[in-house]
Amino acid sequence: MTAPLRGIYTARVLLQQSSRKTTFHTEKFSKQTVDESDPKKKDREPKKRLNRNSVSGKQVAVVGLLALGTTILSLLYSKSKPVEFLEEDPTPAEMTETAGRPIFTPEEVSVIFVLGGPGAGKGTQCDNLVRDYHFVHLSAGDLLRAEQNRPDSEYGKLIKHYITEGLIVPQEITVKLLENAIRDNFKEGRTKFLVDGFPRKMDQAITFEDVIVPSKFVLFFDCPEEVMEKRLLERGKTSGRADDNIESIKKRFKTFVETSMPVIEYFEEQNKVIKIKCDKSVEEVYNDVQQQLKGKI
Ligand SMILES: Nc1ncnc2c1ncn2[C@@H]1O[C@H](COP(=O)(O)OP(=O)(O)OP(=O)(O)O)[C@@H](O)[C@H]1O
Ligand SMILES: O=c1ccn([C@@H]2O[C@H](COP(=O)(O)O)[C@@H](O)[C@H]2O)c(=O)[nH]1
Repeated sequence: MTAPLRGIYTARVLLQQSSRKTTFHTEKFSKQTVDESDPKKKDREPKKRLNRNSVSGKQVAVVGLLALGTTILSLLYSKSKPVEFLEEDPTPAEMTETAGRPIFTPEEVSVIFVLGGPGAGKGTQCDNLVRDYHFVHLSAGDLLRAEQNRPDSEYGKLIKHYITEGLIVPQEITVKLLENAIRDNFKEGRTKFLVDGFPRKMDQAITFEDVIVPSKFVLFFDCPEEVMEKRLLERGKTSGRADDNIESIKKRFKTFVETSMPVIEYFEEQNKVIKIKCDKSVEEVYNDVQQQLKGKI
């Protein structure tokens, strides 16, 4: 939200003297929780929410001063925001660019989702595919870490918290980062993408396919937890990653089972999943990948 808007918004909220949370349903999103004080929503229904006759002059003066103060503070502390649409807290439906249609058609842009537990070997196999088939590799985790480390990022602390806790960063951030990356590559004529480590949660899967482009299929690297744990602990000796330690690894496994497996099941129901067993050597796994992808890429 822009600073002046934030001031007006604060004034309105104070006049309302209540800030409630509500749950609504949309056609495509099973359940979303939003703050009713969303300024967009309020703009649509100004009369219902702002009864000017019931406000005394003194109240107006106090509110006016508070609004002015908030505006000045917001202007002072505002930072650059590459993840632009977060400014006005849109609902996912409002992220849609082209009258309910995704930005790209599957003919223009081909996206393969690469999923699997933490440490299953997704990144390693993506590197092989990039080398041999010239995909663009977009790792959602890498994009989030880059945003976390960008000096002016407003979301750095938030991302760090979610990653260390093994939780899924709110979809608005990740989807926007992916959208930006896909747009940039598309402008340069690159149209084949491996989207690695995404979608990790149902809302992300639905939003991405609604807003950006429907995926072609899903490459799922299936690996036992004990193998992944061993690989991650080994990687942690040199990776410098804040989540390659046993506490974070356990949390990431829990999130994978509870939140990300349902996404794989969702795509399995659509017959879009290619499953690769990956408790074997890198070369053996890659051989299976190539066999399975024959004629599909
Ligand atoms: N088939 C394999 N056999 C042995 N080690 C492997 C294999 N595949 C990957 N590794 C190693 O395991 C570690 C994790 O692999 P990688 O980073 O590719 O996994 P990932 O699924 O992308 O992990 P994350 O989701 O945490 O980013 C790396 O150190 C990698 O070198
Ligand atoms: O869509 C996503 C992808 C990743 N995250 C967070 O990042 C870490 C690390 O991801 P890797 O794929 O292992 O690099 C993951 O545990 C999540 O915390 C996310 O929130 N959303």
